Amino acid sequence: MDNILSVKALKQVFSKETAIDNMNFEVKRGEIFGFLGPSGAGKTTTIKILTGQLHPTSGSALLFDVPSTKMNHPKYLKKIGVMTDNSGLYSRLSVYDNLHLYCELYSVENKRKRIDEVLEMVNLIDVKSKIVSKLSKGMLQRVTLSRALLHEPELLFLDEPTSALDPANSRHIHHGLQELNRKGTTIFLTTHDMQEAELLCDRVAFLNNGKVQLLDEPSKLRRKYSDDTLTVELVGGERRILKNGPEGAQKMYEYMSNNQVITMYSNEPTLGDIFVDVTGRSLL
Ligand SMILES: Nc1ncnc2c1ncn2[C@@H]1O[C@H](COP(=O)(O)OP(=O)(O)OP(=O)(O)O)[C@@H](O)[C@H]1O
Repeated sequence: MDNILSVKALKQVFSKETAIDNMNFEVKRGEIFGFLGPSGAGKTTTIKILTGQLHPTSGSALLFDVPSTKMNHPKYLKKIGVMTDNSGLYSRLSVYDNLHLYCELYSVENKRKRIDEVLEMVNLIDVKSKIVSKLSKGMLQRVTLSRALLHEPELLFLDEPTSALDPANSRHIHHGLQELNRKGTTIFLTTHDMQEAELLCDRVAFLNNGKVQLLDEPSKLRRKYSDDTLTVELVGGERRILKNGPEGAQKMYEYMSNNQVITMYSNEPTLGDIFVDVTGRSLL
């Protein structure tokens, strides 16, 4: 798989504060890449640099082999979609009119059909005629997402796309993003939500104090940081922790032979546990 995005020695200093510090990573074409970190870790700043909204203090980011600083050129703008907190929607216009304006800006063909498609994807077809200022926070977040999808970008940047959504709408969006990714869109996603990251991401980067501290596939990270044990719950409620190996197997054999086992489960750490282990900080 080739790289759609490549970040080298990236640094961003705001007055005296270093928000991004010697950051290096690559995103492969076709993957969902999770960028995980607590508040203030530098996620939004990174997205701003990658999408050409901010020029870095030093270092470089290449998207499609082109420097990020050129991303606001119309030729490249069409290749990327960006969804951040800052909705940029016209509050006095309807959802449809907002999306239509954006379609014109990006020369989207079959505008009506495409607007319906993206609104279906975010479960908002019913509020098409509603004025944006009358939308709830979660609805606004979903309209912002639908707008980022309108022109079918190759690379989609999503800054905490489900932070204001209820579980049902989050699920709907997750399915939509998986479908989009299956059709070939590369997704760069920031989130605090470890379940979202586990569900969606092919690889995740852990960001702390402006640096990538760990980067790998979620399943590989869980295995690497596993203590190789499982917990067995026995009749009577007692719990035993068994280590992988002959001794653990012997114990398990005894429990099972005596019909003592109610349930058992792996003690693999979650991504949240691993983050705390590696950075000494919680993600929230
Ligand atoms: N324009 C700015 N001027 C000065 N400092 C800034 C500016 N933008 C961001 N920062 C600082 O850079 C650091 C990283 O901020 P950033 O918004 O990238 O974090 P984040 O990981 O996106 O956080 P959150 O999850 O809360 O959105 C923070 O300490 C923030 O205060």
